[in-house]
Amino acid sequence: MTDIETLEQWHPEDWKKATAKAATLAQALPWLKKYHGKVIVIKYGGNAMTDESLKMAFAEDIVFLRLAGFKPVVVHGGGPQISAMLDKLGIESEFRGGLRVTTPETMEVVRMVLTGQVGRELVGLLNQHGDLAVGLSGEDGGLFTAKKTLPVIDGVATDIGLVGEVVGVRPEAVLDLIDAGRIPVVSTVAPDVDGQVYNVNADTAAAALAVALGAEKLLVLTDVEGLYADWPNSTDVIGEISPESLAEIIPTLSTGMIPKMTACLKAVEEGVNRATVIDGREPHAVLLEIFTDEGVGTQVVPGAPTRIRTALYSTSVTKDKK
Ligand SMILES: Nc1ncnc2c1ncn2[C@@H]1O[C@H](COP(=O)(O)OP(=O)(O)O)[C@@H](O)[C@H]1O
Ligand SMILES: CC(=O)N[C@@H](CCC(=O)OP(=O)(O)O)C(=O)O
Repeated sequence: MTDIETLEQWHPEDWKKATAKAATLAQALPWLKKYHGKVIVIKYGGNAMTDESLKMAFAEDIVFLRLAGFKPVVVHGGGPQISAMLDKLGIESEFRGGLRVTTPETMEVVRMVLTGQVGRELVGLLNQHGDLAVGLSGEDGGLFTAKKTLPVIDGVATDIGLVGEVVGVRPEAVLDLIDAGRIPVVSTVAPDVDGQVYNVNADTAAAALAVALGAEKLLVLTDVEGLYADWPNSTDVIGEISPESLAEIIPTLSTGMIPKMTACLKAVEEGVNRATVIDGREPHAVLLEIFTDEGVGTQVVPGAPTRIRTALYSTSVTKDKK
């Protein structure tokens, strides 16, 4: 008994923090049980990707989910990044009904930025935590088949160029990656049956993939607290809404919220249990949504009454970006 050393005693504050951490971890148990082995499709919008520390926090959340036994699949957007590149190249672009009017020249830039830039960067960030992420696009392994879409704008079916909707999903390539323990990171360009590549809104593609994978949940990160009840006049957020009530208000929505809420509606109508729009400007927004009861953002849930809450934080409602 000659080698006995006295260990340093916990500092009371450190002890308090350590016990609080243990309590937080223990509280996560119901959600760990609920989502263990379940597929969660997370759509990461370009507008929530502007800040480096937020991107790193997002990557940590996704790796955390994977290591906790969930099966996260990331579908990313990149609208602002595409716009920045188009600006740099002096190519004009406009949005109609929340979708980018896409010429063949614009399409080249969309493909280059989504698959070659935004997707690569996300894979890089995720892989700082252990080489789990693999990037692919709708062109890989026949993942998506697209068809030209003619969105109804002001009551008229309108040709906006090479913009597609997903008409077929072959999820095998994504399932192979999930089965191998990987985190698939999907960019949303997609060919039609003749090989013509289309620009597909990332919300739309995420919903189609969530349905095809039989996902438990579709989580959509954007740059607002959720769906505002009376945008842009107030910051009251719709906390919960049923698919039926959402279908009624979609025609009154504007800009990027049209494809986003249409995607959530489609996902829930076609079998995903819940689709939630959350604020990607909040660090660790994904963990916050998944591991709390109170609920954040706007949840589309079958049978839910419409519930409205005041905004959590008083950001001003920004004007139309599209
Ligand atoms: N009712 C609404 N509630 C919230 N945001 C709305 C609403 N109507 C329009 N918007 C706009 O939609 C934007 C989100 O869509 P979008 O710009 O496509 O985001 P992302 O790049 O994340 O897909 C918001 O930043 C806001 O400007
Ligand atoms: C047809 C269409 O509008 N496609 C989008 C694709 C990227 C996207 O959806 O990005 P966000 O999720 O960041 O909005 C675009 O060109 O901007």
